[in-house]
Amino acid sequence: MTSNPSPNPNQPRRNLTNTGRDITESTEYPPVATFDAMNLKEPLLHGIYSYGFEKPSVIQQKGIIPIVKGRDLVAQAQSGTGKTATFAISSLQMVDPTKNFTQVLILSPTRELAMQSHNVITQIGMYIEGLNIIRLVGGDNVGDAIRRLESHTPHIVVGTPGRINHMLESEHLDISHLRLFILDEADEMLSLGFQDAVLEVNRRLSRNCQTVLVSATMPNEILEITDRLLKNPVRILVPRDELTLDGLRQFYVIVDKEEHKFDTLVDLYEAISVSQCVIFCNFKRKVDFLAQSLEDKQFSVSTIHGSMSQDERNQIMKDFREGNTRVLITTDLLARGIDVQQVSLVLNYDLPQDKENYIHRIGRSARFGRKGIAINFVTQEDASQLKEIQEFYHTQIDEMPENINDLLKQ
Ligand SMILES: Nc1ncnc2c1ncn2[C@@H]1O[C@H](COP(=O)(O)OP(=O)(O)OP(=O)(O)O)[C@@H](O)[C@H]1O
Repeated sequence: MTSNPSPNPNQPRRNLTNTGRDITESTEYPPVATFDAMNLKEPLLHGIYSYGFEKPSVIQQKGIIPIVKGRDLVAQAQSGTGKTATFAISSLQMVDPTKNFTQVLILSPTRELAMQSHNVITQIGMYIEGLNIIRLVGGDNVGDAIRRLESHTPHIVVGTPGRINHMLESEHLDISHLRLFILDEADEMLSLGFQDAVLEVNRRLSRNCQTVLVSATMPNEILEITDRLLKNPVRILVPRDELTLDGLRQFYVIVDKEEHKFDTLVDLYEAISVSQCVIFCNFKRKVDFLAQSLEDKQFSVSTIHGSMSQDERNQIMKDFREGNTRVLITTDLLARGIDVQQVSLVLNYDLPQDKENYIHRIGRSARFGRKGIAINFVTQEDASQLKEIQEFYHTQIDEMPENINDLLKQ
């Protein structure tokens, strides 16, 4: 088991927002150092230990109790530090399977992430008798989803906003008695692309429903609008300069121009196939183009992006999770939340278009205290953007050394 990844669990954090409001971390609930001391129900505790967890991570020590005690919560913690289990354990503790209505709804921005969270919560909750957990995600067969909803009312629903709203509108799902509403990757869910769909769900909640917002990044403009969604929330915050992970080394490679990226990647190929690696491009067609170019050189790669069929996406994720494939080329579809512990290298073939996704992308490696490496390809035009990222997060990105292969083998 790895050590607890985040420093100073007792230290309150401050965050000065755009309007100069000083939003500070709450100190009402002291961290609880063991799962035993959290007063959780026995079958849940059994599930946690069977899942392999021995001790709660910092965000779990701080975040589970306020939720269970009925508070709204903003839970920010570095990537890969156990936020999923924070909301999974809280949900499982709060749900009462003897009551026949939907009590918890978890929304995620991508199908892959919703499926992953559904798996985690199902496994940790496996000893709780009579519990019905369902996933409702785009791409799954609608008829099957309706049949499952009609045969059992789910106690916990994990899904993506489009499919959830579809089931709400058709009245196959009723969240009027919901007790807990969780927005995973909350800053993404409250950004323009998703905001309307999320507010549509939110509109159906009763006044008594608790809301929990979870993410590694909480930009100030999002923190400010949380007041509209949350009632006197407990806040767990991380200052920007503590967001990058200690076990993650970041490098850049200067490529004079776009056309040189491919040759640089080919030179690096031995290194990137040493372990599992995710390569990020900014566009789907570039993902396909890059994969084709690598395959033409007899390199083995897999790809995933939003224009592929869901069956194909599911198979690609399964193969990657099981280690059958090692190099996965993708878009920001996989930037957030995806947890594959063996990923030790993230390569930004293109720098991400927003600063938040830089943190999320590189956080696909160095999960839960493991070591990882991020490599950024930087053209002349990108140089200022890389500098901005370094300054924004007060982090160091070094020129990639010659011995990168050795670093990856460590
Ligand atoms: N208490 C624990 N003990 C051991 N391992 C844990 C514990 N909590 C979480 N983990 C493991 O740590 C890994 C990362 O957890 P998780 O995916 O919840 O991170 P996260 O904070 O949600 O990350 P992201 O910001 O990328 O979404 C997972 O493989 C999970 O099983």
